[in-house]
Amino acid sequence: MLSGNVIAITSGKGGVGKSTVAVNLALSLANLGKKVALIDLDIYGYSVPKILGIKSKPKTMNNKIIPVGHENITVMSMGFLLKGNGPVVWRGPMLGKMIDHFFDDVIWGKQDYFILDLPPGTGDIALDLHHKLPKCQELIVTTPHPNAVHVAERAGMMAKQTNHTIVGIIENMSYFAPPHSNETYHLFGKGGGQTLAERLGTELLANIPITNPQENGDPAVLITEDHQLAQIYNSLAEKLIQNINMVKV
Ligand SMILES: Nc1ncnc2c1ncn2[C@@H]1O[C@H](COP(=O)(O)OP(=O)(O)OP(=O)(O)O)[C@@H](O)[C@H]1O
Repeated sequence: MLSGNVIAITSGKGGVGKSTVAVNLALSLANLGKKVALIDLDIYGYSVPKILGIKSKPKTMNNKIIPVGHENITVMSMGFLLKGNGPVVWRGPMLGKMIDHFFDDVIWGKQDYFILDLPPGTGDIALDLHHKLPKCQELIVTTPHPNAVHVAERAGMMAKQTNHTIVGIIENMSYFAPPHSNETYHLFGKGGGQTLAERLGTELLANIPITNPQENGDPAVLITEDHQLAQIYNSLAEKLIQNINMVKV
């Protein structure tokens, strides 16, 4: 089993930026000196290897998997176990076995934080995880759009029903602020993250703006330290550490 604080990044809807947030948060925590492992549990829609640009595959030792070290974090993803970009066509029980495999057959060692990138919604993997990791804490990602908030609330309610602690809300794609302009555009509406936080009785930890993808695909915190997103993610990581320390599990 995993030895360390486990934080599941979850959402209701797909495409709200869960994987992007998981990767950047993991890197930010590591930049603050924490030992961090990132587990991509989005088995059907894994994207962490691509976001991080990881080309190498895990090695094995005594029938156990050695996860891939990248920058200053340790990573495992379904994408490492497949050849090419083929689809995963599995049913629920096989997914459960895969989660066991990722937790029990990988040499993780002790970590300060395990960041789990979950698939969207409240399906088999989320349910399995709730049973396998009762002390897991959850961070919910939404956009400001009312529809995204509405579905994210269900993910939050599932967390509560299974006694998982929600450590906070992240509002991604909050606004667009064009460079060299004082204007701010709220393309997907305004206030959704705060509304969700109030409904679930938790805190809005970050508003992350819409940015153009980096030409080289680098996630935000790998680019210059004074980049706007790097500061936002570092402050998010600091708040998260604080909130997790306050929660007794
Ligand atoms: N703040 C942002 N600004 C601009 N683009 C973003 C932002 N956050 C995420 N994206 C882009 O939106 C798309 C979806 O992001 P991502 O894959 O992280 O979402 P997800 O919630 O994990 O999706 P899925 O549920 O399909 O796994 C990606 O192309 C990503 O680069």
